[in-house]
Order: sequence, then structure tokens, then C-alpha cells
Amino acid sequence: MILESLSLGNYLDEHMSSTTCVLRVMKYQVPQITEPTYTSKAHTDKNLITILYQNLVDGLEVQTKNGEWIGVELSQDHSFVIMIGESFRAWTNGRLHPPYHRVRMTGSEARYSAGLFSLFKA
Ligand SMILES: O=C(O)CCC(=O)C(=O)O
Ligand SMILES: [Fe+2]
Repeated sequence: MILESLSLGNYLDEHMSSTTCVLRVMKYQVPQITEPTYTSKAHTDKNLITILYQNLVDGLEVQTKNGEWIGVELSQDHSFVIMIGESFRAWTNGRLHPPYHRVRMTGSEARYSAGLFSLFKA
């Protein structure tokens, strides 16, 4: 869909055959202090596209263009967040921008998330 919107639909097969995916499951421990803690530093992903799933405990924050951090609120419990990474920015000659994001932990429950990271084959 992204490629089609950039009139790059003809490159879809080439794209699919030159990329691979890594699935990573993450656990964020309950913070030891009562204030909210940032358990992942603000970053952009370096791969092509990331598909994220967070299980029950929210915490993902994304930075807007004017520098404001907003918590990602999903419309339904079992929704996915899709973000592009730096490789996709390079691949589209800077037409799309990967978002800075981080994870903010509050409360008393550990947080689990799963990320499917697509990247160019080595
Ligand atoms: O756990 C999350 O929701 C975000 C993880 C993340 O940003 C990453 O692994 O690059
Ligand atoms: Fe990330």
C-alpha cells in the first residue's frame, strides 16, 4: 500500500524478494521507582518497516513533528502499530520520515510487546 501510494508498486516483487523479517518479543520490567520511567531511549528504527503489538500494557510514545510526545492509544485491544524506519526513508529518497518513539513505563505490571522488523537481506 505504501509503495503504491508512492507510485512504486512496480517494485513490490523486487522489494519482497530482497527483504526478510525478524520477530522480537520484548519484556519491560515494572519500574522500581514510583515515577514513570523511560525504559527505551527515544529512537528511530533502522530497518525498513516495523509492525508492533503491545499486549495489554500501553507505553509506546511517538514524537510529533513539533516535538510533542504523544502516547499511542489503539482503537482496539488487538491492533498493530506500523512504523517505517531509516532504511525506508533512504529507499524513498527521504519522502517518508521514520518517527522517533520510546517506551514509558508506569504502574505495577510488566509490559510485553512483539515487533516484526522487516529489513534488507544482507
Ligand atoms: O515495545 C515497543 O512497543 C517498542 C519497541 C521498539 O521501539 C523497538 O524494539 O525498536
Ligand atoms: Fe523502535
